[in-house]
Amino acid sequence: MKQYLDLCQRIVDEGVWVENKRTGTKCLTVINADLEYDVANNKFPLITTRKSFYKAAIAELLGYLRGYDSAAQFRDIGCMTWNANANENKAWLENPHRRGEDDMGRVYGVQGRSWQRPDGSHLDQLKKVIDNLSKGIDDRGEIVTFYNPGEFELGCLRPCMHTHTFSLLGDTLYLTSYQRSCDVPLGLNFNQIQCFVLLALVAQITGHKPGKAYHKIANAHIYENQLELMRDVQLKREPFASPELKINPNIKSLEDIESWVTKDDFEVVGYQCHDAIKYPFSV
Ligand SMILES: Nc1nc(=O)c2c([nH]1)NC[C@@H]1CN(c3ccc(C(=O)N[C@@H](CCC(=O)O)C(=O)O)cc3)CN21
Ligand SMILES: O=c1ccn([C@H]2C[C@H](O)[C@@H](COP(=O)(O)O)O2)c(=O)[nH]1
Repeated sequence: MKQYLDLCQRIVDEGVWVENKRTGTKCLTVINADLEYDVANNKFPLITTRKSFYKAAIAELLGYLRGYDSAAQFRDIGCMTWNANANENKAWLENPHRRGEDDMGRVYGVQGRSWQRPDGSHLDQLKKVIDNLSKGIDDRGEIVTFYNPGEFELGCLRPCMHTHTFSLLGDTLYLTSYQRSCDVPLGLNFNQIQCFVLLALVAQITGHKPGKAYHKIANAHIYENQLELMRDVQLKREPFASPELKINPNIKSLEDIESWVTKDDFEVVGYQCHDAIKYPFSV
């Protein structure tokens, strides 16, 4: 929690205003943030200075791991976060590749599970990584990347947390995740949870101990219309201790994640938090 608050404070103190053409809302911005999460000791990095809707963040991650491409699929598993980008952004609504209501296009999980090769066949990046890690193999390229510049125009948004590298040291699994652009009040609340859960879950299904998750952010920002709430409300609150995360131990494979796992297979124990804060969302 301290590293999150330090980043928020750093943006307030040292941030530079940057215009943003896509949303029309300028952002107070810093470059480079390095966060880390102690998955080994189950210190779940949940924001405590406001109520975090962590189940939606976990559902969003499950949707990515399943390769979802529609906001309707995300809604069905308890995550509303893609409604606006799929249905309200002018540039995407006018894009001839958009296949109607709720279509997100070739974003995130589509790239992770079904990267198109030049010959038209598809590569399942996630399955390759899980298969290798399950056999104790780390080929120094256990990478799942959603970042496919050749297909940006086929999706509603370029992926933000776009690349996940898994590493094995003995029987301990590590994760390094890269994020190009981070909405610190809204997105980071979700992204911290997702880094932690991704490592915990992949360690569980591949039979390793989880170590640390390293989260590297290039552009970290607070939108102009979020600044007052962050500076004058959230940053004035005292944080509580981190809660723990319990994952259903019956989750044993990628097939389980694809077929029956839901957000309710994840339970947070000991979550004490301040009141919710509703931050504005820029589409
Ligand atoms: N401007 C912007 N910021 C983002 O963080 C973001 C995007 N766009 N577009 C793609 C995804 C969607 N994300 C989102 C979208 C909405 C919430 C949100 O409204 N969160 C609320 C409550 C969520 C709930 O009730 O389930 C929150 O208070 O955290 C969070 C992340 C993260 N990403
Ligand atoms: O997981 C996510 C997804 C998105 N965001 C934020 C970061 C930016 O504020 C917007 C994306 O805008 P771009 O113009 O494409 O950079 O969404 C996030 O923080 N986390």
